[in-house]
Amino acid sequence: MAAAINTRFMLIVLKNSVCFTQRRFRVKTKWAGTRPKFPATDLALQNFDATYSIQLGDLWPSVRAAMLSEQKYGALVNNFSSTADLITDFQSQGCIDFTGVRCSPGEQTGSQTDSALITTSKTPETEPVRPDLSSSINCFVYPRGDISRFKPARPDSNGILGYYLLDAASVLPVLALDIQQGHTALDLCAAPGGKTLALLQTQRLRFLWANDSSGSRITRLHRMLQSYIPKEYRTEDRVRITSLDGRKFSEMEDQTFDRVLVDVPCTTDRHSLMEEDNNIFKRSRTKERQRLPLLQTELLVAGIQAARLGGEVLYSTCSLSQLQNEYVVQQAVNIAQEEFGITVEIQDLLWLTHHFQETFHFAPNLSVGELVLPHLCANFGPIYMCKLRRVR
Ligand SMILES: C[S@@+](CC[C@H](N)C(=O)[O-])C[C@H]1O[C@@H](n2cnc3c(N)ncnc32)[C@H](O)[C@@H]1O
Repeated sequence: MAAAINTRFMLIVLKNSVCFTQRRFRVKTKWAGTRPKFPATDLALQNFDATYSIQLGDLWPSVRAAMLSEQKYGALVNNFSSTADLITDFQSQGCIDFTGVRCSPGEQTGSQTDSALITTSKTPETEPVRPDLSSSINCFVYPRGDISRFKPARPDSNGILGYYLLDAASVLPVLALDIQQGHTALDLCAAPGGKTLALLQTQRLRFLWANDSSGSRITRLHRMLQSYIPKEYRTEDRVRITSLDGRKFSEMEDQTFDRVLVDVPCTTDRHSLMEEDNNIFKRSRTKERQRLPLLQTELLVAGIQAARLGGEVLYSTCSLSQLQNEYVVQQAVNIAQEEFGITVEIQDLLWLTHHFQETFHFAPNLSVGELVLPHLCANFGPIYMCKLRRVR
């Protein structure tokens, strides 16, 4: 069995490297006349080679190979559809619910179960804080080294889709937020809505405000919610959707939330290596790219302001960049303190890395937050996340 997986894995790696070579070759032959002189994907790779080889050192060649290979997806189960057959089907294909706690369809778990607590030989000396993962968020993945693809989701008899495909690592920021019964939450940069949907899967939120400054992306979010959430669960008093500049959120609304997700625009590293369309490394977008850390800091400060005292904020990106990750968090914490007199504490996410180390590769020794590193055997991420708690 293990040998078969290994052989299959080697074939997949070879196929991927051939695919990548072919991709570049095809682009050259087919589009020779119209191909940009400096493809943004090449500019992105040059930039990453220069910065990430220093930042990640010996880890960079392996992360680089993974990011240039086919990404792995997860299937986020939609608890608002009939999922019984679906789960049996995933299990028969050898898929694993990586969250480790799975509910029966429609069931809401009330307390933490022991299955949420995996102990392995890598257990740290001090037991990490126990997470509450009994939140009905269930996401299936193919096992390590298996890059089979999920089929597109099909609607159930009520027209509701059974699962949503996304980078499985992007469920982690939502799990880290630890949504509790009756909470209110703000998703400041929500579109196209993968994490909004994961937040709703908890079935614990009293109110969710999903915002995104982009009108066209908010339209996508609306469409997604229509396909996944029955009407009665997305009434205005439960789910509010706006298209506002998140930086101005605190000026516009006298609202505070138990939980705030700040999933900011970033260099979307994987996309930037693979797609010319909408690529932030295009020369015409240089200034926009350089301004990202400032925009990210402003959005995080706005998110901190929107949290109630004792409330928690989760900052996340899909970039490896220290400048967009740790530095932004440190800047925002300082600005919140110095300009607004708000004190936040950075929360330890050791429990999360410990719990999910069988599924994801985490970067070692970050100054603040945690980072999922892409790896050929588990090709998820990059996803950076850092959790903050407003204490004053
Ligand atoms: C990484 S994406 C969010 C992905 C989303 N959370 C999900 O899981 O599907 C970042 C989003 O930030 C939005 N954005 C950019 N600038 C913004 C701003 N000033 N205020 C609010 N949203 C903004 C973009 O339109 C984009 O949809």
